Amino acid sequence: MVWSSLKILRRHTVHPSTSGAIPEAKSPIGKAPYGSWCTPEATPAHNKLTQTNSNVEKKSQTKDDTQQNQVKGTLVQVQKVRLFTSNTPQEYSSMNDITEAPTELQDLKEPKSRDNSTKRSPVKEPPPPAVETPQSPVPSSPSRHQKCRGFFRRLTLCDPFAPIDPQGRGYISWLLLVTYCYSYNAWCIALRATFPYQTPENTPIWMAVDYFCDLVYLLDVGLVKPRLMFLHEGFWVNELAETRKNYRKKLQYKFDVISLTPLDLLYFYFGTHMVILRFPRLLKLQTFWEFHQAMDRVLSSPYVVRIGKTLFYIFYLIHLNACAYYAMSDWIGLGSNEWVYNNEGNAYIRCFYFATKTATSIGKNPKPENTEEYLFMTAAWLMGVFVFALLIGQIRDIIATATRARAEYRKTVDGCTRYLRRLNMPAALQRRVTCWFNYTWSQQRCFDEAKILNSLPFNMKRDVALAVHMSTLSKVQLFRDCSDSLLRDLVLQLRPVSFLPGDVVVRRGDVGHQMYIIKAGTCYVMSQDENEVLATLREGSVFGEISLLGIEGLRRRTATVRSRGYSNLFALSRNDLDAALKHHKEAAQVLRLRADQIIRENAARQAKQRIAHIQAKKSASLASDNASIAKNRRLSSVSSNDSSSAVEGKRHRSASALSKRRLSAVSENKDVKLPSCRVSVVSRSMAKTPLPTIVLSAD
Ligand SMILES: Nc1ncnc2c1ncn2[C@@H]1O[C@@H]2COP(=O)(O)O[C@H]2[C@H]1O
Repeated sequence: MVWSSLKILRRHTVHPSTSGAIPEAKSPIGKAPYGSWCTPEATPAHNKLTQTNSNVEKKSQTKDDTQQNQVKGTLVQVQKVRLFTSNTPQEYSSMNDITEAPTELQDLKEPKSRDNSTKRSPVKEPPPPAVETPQSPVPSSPSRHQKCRGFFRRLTLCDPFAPIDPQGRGYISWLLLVTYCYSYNAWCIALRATFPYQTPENTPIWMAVDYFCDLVYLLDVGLVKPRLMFLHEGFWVNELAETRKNYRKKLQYKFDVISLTPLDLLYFYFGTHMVILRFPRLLKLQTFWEFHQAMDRVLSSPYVVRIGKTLFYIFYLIHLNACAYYAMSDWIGLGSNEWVYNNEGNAYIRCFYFATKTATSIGKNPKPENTEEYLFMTAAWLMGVFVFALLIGQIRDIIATATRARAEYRKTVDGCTRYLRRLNMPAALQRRVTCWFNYTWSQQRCFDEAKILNSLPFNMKRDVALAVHMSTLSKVQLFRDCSDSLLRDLVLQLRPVSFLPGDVVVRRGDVGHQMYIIKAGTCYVMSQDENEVLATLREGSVFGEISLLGIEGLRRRTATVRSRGYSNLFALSRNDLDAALKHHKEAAQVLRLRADQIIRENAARQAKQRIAHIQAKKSASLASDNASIAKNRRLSSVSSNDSSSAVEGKRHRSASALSKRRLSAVSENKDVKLPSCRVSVVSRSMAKTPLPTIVLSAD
């Protein structure tokens, strides 16, 4: 089964570079990079997992399920093929020029149907057709292993028959080299043409660097640019004849060719000091822009590149101004008047200082003395007023754009805090609100994700959302048990919400409007009296669904759920859930079964509690009965003691009367016949009296 799955995947290879070979495997829970477009590993079909953190979700699986999951797991492992490798495809020449790829996520069910055909001919199989994707190949950060391979693949730039990925690292590195060469030409041609920095001694060094740059230009125009893949109607064209034709059609090609005009041959006539003959090299400005555009796309902080480019323009203009000032001073005569450069100190630094001063300030500059000097100063000031103001304004805009999100966040927080203060809300509540804002910002860096995604086309928006939330959604049992399309249908409806420690997410008895999926954090399902934790729900757990399912008698929340610490949840509204369940009956079934299980568990628990309660009551009443019986007995024994003591007293009195009578008889010398006496000791235990009693009984 596993073997056949592997074979299926060979048919589903998505990048020409991987065709015919089993692509490398990745971790099943590949967290998609946030900054990149959706890749196949970030899609639900490729993230079928077999584990859950929730203690509520079913643990037992049938044997068939396990086998199925194993196969799916293998598929997941093998389908981790990067759509957007930054590397040059190896087998392009043998492939279709324009190849098509699905923009949608590959469903696992599709390969299953093809599985039959592969079973029929398991040994010999024609190589699978290569499929290429039309998406923007923004490279996501490669693993260490990929980085090593990337280094070697960068060498494919040297392969004259391999097409080049315009978004690949290799090409961007090449653009960096060309940009260096361009910048060298831009700065040094003007510098050497005006300042006396090129001397006969150092001319060979200057020329060596010049011709190295020319070689880079030549390679760029002759070898690299003609092999650059391009998008045609959404598909990458990689055939060399086509890519060459495409480059030659562009205006950039014309400028690139003109930039290589070998005017330096005139050195033989004018001499090597005529560096200005190299000025055509400055026409390769498009490559300079292209490099910055590529960096803008690739870097996570593009405004750094934008500011860098604007600063380059500013310094370059001052540099040109400095060169012009020196050239003019030289032409008028160094130190010949107050305005010109006086030939003291470092010429370039002095002139650069003068140019900066004139470009950024008006007044307090050396007064021009002749017409040329007046013209120069006027031009310098105008440049300062218009060009510099423009460039500095541009920098301000870039910084404002970069910090706009934070500024808006601050505005929202301040507005809300002001509102609460005006309403005289308790300080604790205000603190909670501020805390929520801080936490949400630290987690999401925005308050409304949907607003950001709304600028994208629907499918792309969905793929981005899937990629961003895949690590959580792949843990949700519901999505694993149901078809992949359920996740695709629901992913855009999920609204991220945050809760603070101890917050009530749903309260028992309330009407339910939303169900929740835990993205991060822990929630407790509380017992009726909120003294006991019935269940602990963790990442990937679903709750709050019972009251949304419309089960008779269970239309209100069956339990209170609290957030343990900070928690990030996805909320799904009743309407969205209903709409999804209408088309996914199996999902409704899964939810009902789960609800049924929870309801039964809760009922069993409640019944147990009730029985325990009744038993406790019974035993308590039994104990009180016993106590009252014992009390009664004691009381009765005490009363019997009283009566016996009365008898005793009587007997005692009669005895004493008898003895009195005998004594008086004795004293009167009368003969008295005493009755015979029987003396017995009544034990304490028998009589239940505190002291042993002597009972005298007259026979
Ligand atoms: N014993 C339990 N174990 C796990 N989750 C529960 C339990 N009882 C209730 N819940 C969840 O808590 C939610 C409260 O709101 P609902 O009744 O809509 O849906 C409920 C279930 O999702």
